[in-house]
Amino acid sequence: MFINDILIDWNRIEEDSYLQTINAIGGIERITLTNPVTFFIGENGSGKSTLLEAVAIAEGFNPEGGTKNYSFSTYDSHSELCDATRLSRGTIKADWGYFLRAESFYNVATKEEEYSKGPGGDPQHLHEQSHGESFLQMAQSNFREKGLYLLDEPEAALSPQRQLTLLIEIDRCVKEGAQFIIVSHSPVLLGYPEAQILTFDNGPIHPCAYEDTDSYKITSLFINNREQLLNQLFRNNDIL
Ligand SMILES: Nc1ncnc2c1ncn2[C@@H]1O[C@H](COP(=O)(O)OP(=O)(O)OP(=O)(O)O)[C@@H](O)[C@H]1O
Repeated sequence: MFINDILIDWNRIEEDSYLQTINAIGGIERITLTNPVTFFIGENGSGKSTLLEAVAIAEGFNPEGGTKNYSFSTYDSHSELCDATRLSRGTIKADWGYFLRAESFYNVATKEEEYSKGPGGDPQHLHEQSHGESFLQMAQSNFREKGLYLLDEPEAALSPQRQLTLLIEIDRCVKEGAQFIIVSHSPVLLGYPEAQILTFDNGPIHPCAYEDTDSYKITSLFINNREQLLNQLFRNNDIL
């Protein structure tokens, strides 16, 4: 494990900051990571990306994504949580890492192409591929053993089949000593065996079993009772 704990110093955050009102993280001082793969799950707006971004910046990544060598910025939007976050690290330092966010992927792909055309680079043509193809290629070419990877909703670009491919890539790297922290709503990705799943729903961030995640429960309810569920949903509009 390269990161064991995420530590937040709330004295460094203004009392009237919106961060104090995010139920999952407001006032939380320590989040312990127990497994090589940790998932952040929870409703839209529950604070997952905010925390992942703070971890990424504390680790030295560019807020928009990429490797630690990426220094571009198209929009400065990171929160003050970044300045208040420290990481408690393991004894071994990650010799490589990547921060991949679905929302700023286009800008990172542009930079990746630019950097790859430099001296000694392997020219990439990410913009000549589909969103999912280029996203997966970027992951495959940047995932290495003994790396630290922070992924924000990687499923956004990927078909279910390619999500399985991503799981294979994750597993390959974990077996070689990599660590992943992944924000996800995908019942496919969340199914990775032995993952630590931390939910941002229903109060302070806490562990959750795979079968108790909304992603799993709602997807299985939908698949197993589609007609009944939709009939009720369209009639009552309040089943969920
Ligand atoms: N600059 C800001 N000012 C005020 N509130 C903000 C700001 N940035 C984010 N928020 C709020 O912080 C909360 C957490 O946002 P965040 O993007 O971390 O959610 P999330 O769990 O990643 O959601 P999603 O699953 O939709 O990506 C949201 O309610 C959001 O509206």
